[in-house]
Amino acid sequence: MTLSNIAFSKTKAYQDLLQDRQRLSQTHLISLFQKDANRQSKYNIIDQDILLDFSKNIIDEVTLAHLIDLANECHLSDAIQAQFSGSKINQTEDRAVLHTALRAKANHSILVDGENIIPKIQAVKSHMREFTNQIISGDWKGYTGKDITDVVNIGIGGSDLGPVMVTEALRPYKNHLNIHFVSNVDGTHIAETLKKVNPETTLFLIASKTFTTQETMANAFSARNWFLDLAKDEQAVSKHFVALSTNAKAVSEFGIDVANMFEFWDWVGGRYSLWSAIGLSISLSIGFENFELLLAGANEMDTHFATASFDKNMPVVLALLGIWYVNFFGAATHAILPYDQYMHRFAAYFQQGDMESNGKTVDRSGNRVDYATGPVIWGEPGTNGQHAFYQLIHQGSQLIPADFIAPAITHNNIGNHHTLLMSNFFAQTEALMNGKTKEVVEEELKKAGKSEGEITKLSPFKVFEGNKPTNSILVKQITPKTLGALIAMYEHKIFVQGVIWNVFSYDQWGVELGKQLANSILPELENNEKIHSHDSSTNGLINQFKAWR
Ligand SMILES: O=P(O)(O)OC[C@H]1O[C@H](O)[C@@H](O)[C@@H](O)[C@@H]1O
Repeated sequence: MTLSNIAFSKTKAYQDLLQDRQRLSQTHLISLFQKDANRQSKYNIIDQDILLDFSKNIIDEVTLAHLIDLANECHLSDAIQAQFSGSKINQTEDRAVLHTALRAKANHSILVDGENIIPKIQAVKSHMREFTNQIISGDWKGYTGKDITDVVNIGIGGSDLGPVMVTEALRPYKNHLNIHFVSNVDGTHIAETLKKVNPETTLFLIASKTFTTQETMANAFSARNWFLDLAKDEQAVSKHFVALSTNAKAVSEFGIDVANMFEFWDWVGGRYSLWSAIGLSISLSIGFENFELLLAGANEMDTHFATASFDKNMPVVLALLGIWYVNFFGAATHAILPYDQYMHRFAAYFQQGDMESNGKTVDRSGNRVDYATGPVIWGEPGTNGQHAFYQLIHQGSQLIPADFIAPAITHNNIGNHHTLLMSNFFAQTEALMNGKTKEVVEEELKKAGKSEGEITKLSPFKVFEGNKPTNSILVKQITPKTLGALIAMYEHKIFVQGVIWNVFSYDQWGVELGKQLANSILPELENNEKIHSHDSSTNGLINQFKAWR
C-alpha cells in the first residue's frame, strides 16, 4: 500500500475552498458567532482530558465540509491505514514509518518485511526499564563505586529536542537525577556542561540514530576524552557510556559495549523518536512508569486519530485548518503558544517536527508543487510572548494563526498566579477575535478626558481589526499521559498535512546539503593557506576568519 498521488490544487475541494474564501472574505468572526448560537459546541472536540475549541476560526459549516472533502479526495483514510500498518510510505528512503508501533499495546502485531516488530520493541523497553531502575535506585555504580547523580544526553535534532522538551514539560515528575543535554558542536556546550559534573557519578547517553552525525560524534569523543583523562581506565567507560542508536557497528567502533546499547530501527524517524530508546533520558528523569504513561497517552491519541470521524478528529481538524490558512489566506507562519512555563520548548520541538517534515516543494511524483506547503512554526510561552511579539499578531500586516495551549490545573499553586495566567489565556483569543472598533476606542478616549482633536489623531492607532483565528487547546493538567497525547496530536497533524500537500513528510534531504558542504570546507580550515576555491563571498569570509583566529 503506497500513498495516493493526488495534486492538491487540482482537487474539486480546492476549487470549492477558493470560493469559500471569496464568500467569507467580508465575514468577521464575530458575525459567525452571532449567526449561530451553537457555534461553540459544534466546533469543539474533547477527548483524553484535552479540549480543542476551534470555533474561533474563520470557517462555517460549508467550509468545514469542503475541508473534509479535501481530506477524502486525498484518500486520507487510506494513508492513515498505510502508516499504521507498516507500509513503506517513506518512499524516498524505502522505509515504513512506525513511531506509532513504539507506543502500541504489547499484544499488538505489526509486520515489517514479514516480521512482527512488537516483540523487539518490548525487549528494548524491558532493557530500558531495568536500566532506569538500576540507575535511579543506585544499584548501578560508577567506576569508583558511587551512585550516578548526573546524566548527560549527547545528541542533536531528533536525538535531542524531544527529550529536552519532554523532560522540561514533565519537571514536576522529576526524580533526584540531574539531566543535562549537549547538542551544539560549539565547544561551549560540552565545556559548560562538563564543568557541572563529576566523572565518577556521571552517565553519558550518546543518542544518535545513525551514530555518524558530526556534532554528536565530536561531543561524544570530547566527553570520552574528558572522562578518560580523569578516570584513567578504559574499563570504566562501560559504566559511564551507553548508546541509543540503530547502528550497532558504529557504536562498538566508538568503544561502547553493544550490551550497553539501546536499539531502535530505521522505521523510527529521528524527529519522531522520543518514544524509542532515544527517550532513555526521559525515562531516567521521570522513571520508567511515567515514560510508559507518556507512551500510553500517545497510544490513546493514535486510536482517536485512526477511528474518530474527520470532523471530530483533533489532528485532522488542526491539519485542515492549517491548510485553510496557508493555502487560502497566504499565512506563512503558525504560532504555538503554550501557557505553561514547563512547556517552554514545545514550539522549538515542533519546529523540527513540522518544518523538517513538510518543508518540501517537490510532490510525490517528483514535480515541483504549485502551492504553498509547510509554514514556519514558532512560539514562546505565554505570557512572555504577549510582551514581545503579540503586537504583530494583533495589529501587524501578516495573518498568524495560533494555537493557545493551557492546563486547567497547575503544578504550582502559588497565590493567584494560575488564574492570572489563565485570564490572559482566555483574554487573548477573545481579543484576537473581537478586536476593538473605532467607536469603542473613541468612547474610551473620551472617558479618559481626551479632546476631540486628540481622539481623531489617536484612534486609528488604537483600533484592532480582530478576526484573527486561534485554536484553544485546554488540557486538564500536563501529565505524562496528556503530554503524550498532545505530542501525538501534533505529529498526526503534520502527517495529515503532508498527505494533502502530496509531499513525503518522513524524509529530510534538505538537511543533507549543509552536512556535505561543511565536510568539504573543514579541511580548508585546517591550514593557514589562502582559499580561492569558492565564490568571492565565501573565500573572503574564510580568509578573514583565518587571519583573525
Ligand atoms: O540521530 P542522528 O542520526 O544523530 O540525527 C540527528 C538529526 O540529523 C539531521 O539533522 C536530521 O536527519 C534529523 O532528522 C536528525 O534528527
